[in-house]
Amino acid sequence: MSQRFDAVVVGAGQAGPALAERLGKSGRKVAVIERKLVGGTCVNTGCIPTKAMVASAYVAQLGRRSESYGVSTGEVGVDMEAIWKRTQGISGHSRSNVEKWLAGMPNVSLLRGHAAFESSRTLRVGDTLIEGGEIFLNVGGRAVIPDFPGIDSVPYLTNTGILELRELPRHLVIVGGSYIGLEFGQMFRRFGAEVSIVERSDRLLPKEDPDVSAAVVDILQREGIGLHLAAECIELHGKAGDISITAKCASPRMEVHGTHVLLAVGRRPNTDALGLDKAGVAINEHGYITVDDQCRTNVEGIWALGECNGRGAFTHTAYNDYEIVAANLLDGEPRRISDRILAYALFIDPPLGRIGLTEREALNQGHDVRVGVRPMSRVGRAIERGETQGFMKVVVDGRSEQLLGAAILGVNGDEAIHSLLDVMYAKARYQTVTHAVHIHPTVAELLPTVLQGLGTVK
Ligand SMILES: Cc1cc2nc3c(=O)[nH]c(=O)nc-3n(C[C@H](O)[C@H](O)[C@H](O)COP(=O)(O)OP(=O)(O)OC[C@H]3O[C@@H](n4cnc5c(N)ncnc54)[C@H](O)[C@@H]3O)c2cc1C
Ligand SMILES: NC(=O)c1ccc[n+]([C@@H]2O[C@H](COP(=O)([O-])OP(=O)(O)OC[C@H]3O[C@@H](n4cnc5c(N)ncnc54)[C@H](O)[C@@H]3O)[C@@H](O)[C@H]2O)c1
Repeated sequence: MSQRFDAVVVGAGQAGPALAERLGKSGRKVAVIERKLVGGTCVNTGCIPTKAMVASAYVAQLGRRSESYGVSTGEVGVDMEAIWKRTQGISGHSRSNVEKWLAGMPNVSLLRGHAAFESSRTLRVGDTLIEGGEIFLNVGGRAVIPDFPGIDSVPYLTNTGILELRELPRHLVIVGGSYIGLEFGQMFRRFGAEVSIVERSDRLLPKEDPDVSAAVVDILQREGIGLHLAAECIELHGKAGDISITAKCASPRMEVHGTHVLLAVGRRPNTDALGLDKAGVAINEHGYITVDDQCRTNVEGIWALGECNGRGAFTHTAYNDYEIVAANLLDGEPRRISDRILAYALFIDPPLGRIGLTEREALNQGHDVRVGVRPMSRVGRAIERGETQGFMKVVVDGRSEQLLGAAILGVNGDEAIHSLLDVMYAKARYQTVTHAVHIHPTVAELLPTVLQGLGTVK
């Protein structure tokens, strides 16, 4: 059997549904093909379930600290089954909203199954051939499974499997000390598990500035999380409930025993079983689909959006890819990926809000770097909240007087950072912020002060 559509969207993740709606409204007959759960990673196994669990972990931690606020809660108990149910409820609600949204879109049909190219205009889904005038790939990614010795015999978790745990692991060992590793690590520690993080680099969050990494280490160590850095040549040994992880090339040789292992060493794109060679669509050496500044692949009539194009690894960047494609194709507005400023948050507690360049990147790029820093222990709002860990740091170019980047590791840092991000988008001078009057008492009210104290960096 074969069916013809004006437009075919493969993957109902963060870009696909919104794009399908716009295409359908333009009068095109549209197919959305999804092989698993609509909503993709973010809704089902990523942002939404993890942030729901981070919220439970925050409450547990606050309960333990309650007496310091003059409040008695009694001993804190954590019910993993109840946390699982709450998390599944939030994630499931979000998924069903996307399902209803898709079902109500004019001219859009949702087809279930794995899609793979047969030619540059044809995809196979089971026994059906789907022909598309325009094809939009939003296939996302999945966890990297490294080829560690022992990986085939020792049971391990990824971000997917760990969400299914209904009992607390006694000792969770996490390989990878970046976004996924740190968010899960802190949350399981707060649930009551022993947690060890094993990271190949000599510091956590190796892409951040060293002062950010050091402050994050301090936050995690105070909560009793074990850190094993510079862990090279990892091997897994043992069986379910009794696992050891060794880093043979670490000096001295490192070994840590646990009951469960989470692999959090990065993501890879879902492009390997997509038949891209049959369509002639080019990929890079890591399997990401090569696109131009407006998400077009090398094959006319085929676009790639979201994580699979390697130009962003976040929900907001995937959604922005949809906005870029829709603007160019449907609105005659030449929006571009390169107009986007890097922005993300790490949702440990306190969170890290990050935008633009790090201090190190700014120096490497030859900017006349000026930096303003303030510890959260000197931020009124943080003191009143009893949450004074971390610091804020803003990086400015002394010649253009524009903001280059910022990091706010501290309470509300994930929100406060946006006031700087918007000034960067406006391409305004940093004095826009120093002259602004911010609300008291907030974290953002100190940003003008930080910028008034800019210093030169060698
Ligand atoms: C644990 C975790 C936490 C995260 N937290 C955050 C966060 O807090 N903030 C943030 O911004 N980002 C976060 N992310 C990243 C974010 O989830 C992803 O960047 C985002 O979901 C990518 O969206 P996407 O649309 O590109 O792909 P996806 O959401 O992965 O969607 C791709 C869809 O395509 C489908 N598909 C794939 N291949 C085919 C095929 N051949 N045929 C049919 N269907 C196919 C998949 O089933 C999937 O539904 C997190 C990720 C993880 C793993
Ligand atoms: N808050 C958020 O926005 C959020 C949260 C979770 C995940 N995510 C997304 O998920 C993606 C993947 O996250 P991630 O943390 O898995 O990957 P990552 O690429 O950010 O970090 C992987 C970490 O594992 C380490 N590593 C790699 N190989 C290793 C090895 N052999 N042994 C030990 N350590 C090793 C790396 O040095 C690095 O620190 C991110 O890029 C991000 O886009 C985002």
